[in-house]
Amino acid sequence: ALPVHHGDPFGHEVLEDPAAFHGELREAGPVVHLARYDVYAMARYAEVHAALRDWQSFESGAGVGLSNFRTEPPWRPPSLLLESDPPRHDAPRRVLSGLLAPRALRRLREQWRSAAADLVDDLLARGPEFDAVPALAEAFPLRVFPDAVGIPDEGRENLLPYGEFLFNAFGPHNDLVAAGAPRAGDLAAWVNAQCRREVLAEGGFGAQIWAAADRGEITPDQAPLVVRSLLSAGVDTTVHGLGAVLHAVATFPEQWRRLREQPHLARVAFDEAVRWASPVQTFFRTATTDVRVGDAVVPAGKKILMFLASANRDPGRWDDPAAFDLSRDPSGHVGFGFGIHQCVGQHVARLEAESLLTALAERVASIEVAGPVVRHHNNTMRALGSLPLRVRPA
Ligand code: HEM
Ligand SMILES: O=C(O)c1ccc(C2CC2)cc1
Repeated sequence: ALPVHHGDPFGHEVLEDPAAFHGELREAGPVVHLARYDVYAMARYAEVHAALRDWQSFESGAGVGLSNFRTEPPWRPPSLLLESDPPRHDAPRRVLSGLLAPRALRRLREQWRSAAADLVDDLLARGPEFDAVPALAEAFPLRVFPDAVGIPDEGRENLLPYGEFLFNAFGPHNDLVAAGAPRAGDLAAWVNAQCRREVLAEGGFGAQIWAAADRGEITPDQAPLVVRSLLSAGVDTTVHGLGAVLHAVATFPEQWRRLREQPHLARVAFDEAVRWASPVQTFFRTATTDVRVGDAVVPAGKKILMFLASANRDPGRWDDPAAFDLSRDPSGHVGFGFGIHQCVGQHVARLEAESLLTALAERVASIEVAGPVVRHHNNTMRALGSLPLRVRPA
């Protein structure tokens, strides 16, 4: 009763444009055996949402990539959040939830708003045409987030390549992983060195994590790994999230007009962009028992591949799913996951997006795509390599 698909979700054809593949999986059934990798795919909203909620049947502790940590050694020590289940997951999660809560971020609002204003002013002074990927999507997170964590200036250019390799490493050992493998050890060593107490600036998220260890909320051994989680999850994701919302407003100019008329829509715009593009496309879980899904059974120990991007465009859950529409209520999207592992940094991401979109909405009357939009392939991320834009100043 289990449908099978022989396609490759990590091949360049699907990575370039996954919509058709997602549609075939949704139509095939609630769960589909991907013969190429011997994993079980869920592509419908209902099953993805249910699997994300059911952490007991679908665990993270064996890794959230194709590799099963129970049978092969992970390339880096497992994350205490992403790659852990309760009870080990609980204390690190509680610490980050507190540090990254909306009220804890209020102190950053003003400085991030003015950083965004300066970045946009400098950019527009250089002319109406630019590539938004380096100029905005990469530049803004790198201008505000490493400082918020409190890492030194030296070596920050390692952050994006580290994340690029990390997100590729959740997939199979294909050409994308092979291309990054030579630098992986050095990048991981540099990231680990940024998690040491003595290099982290006072008042930053990193120092606050060490202070939580001093209070006994986590152990001193856990502190550097929790800092590592921020450096792993907190950069490439927002780069591709900002790329997605800029791509969306340039592709749907009537939505940009709405945003300019109603600037409070900036937060909804970002969540609708995260649903529309799903910067994090997929994640795995591992079945802890023989798990019944529909009238099929996923055998214990098998990996389940959850297609977040497909769930976020499931016509059974969303009207006109391919439209970027600010009149839609995007809440319930699974672009930040759901359940106990739901993105603990989502409020940081939203504040970055609100800061940048507000600065742009005040200064730019219209935005249009001014050249070929080039995708950047990654085993896990939906990413743009280039987004040429032309803007008309307000
Ligand atoms: C657009 C930006 C972002 C997207 C799309 C995103 C997406 C996600 C998703 C889908 C998960 C769930 C993973 C799973 O269920 O296995 C997650 C978890 C996580 N995210 Fe985000 N994220 C973003 C930004 C951030 C930022 C800025 C930070 C840090 C400041 C962050 C830190 C984390 C951490 C630590 C986890 C693991 C939580 C846990 O396992 O309890 N993320 N994120
Ligand atoms: O804890 C980590 O290292 C971690 C790495 C990557 C992510 C992706 C989902 C955003 C989340 C957490």
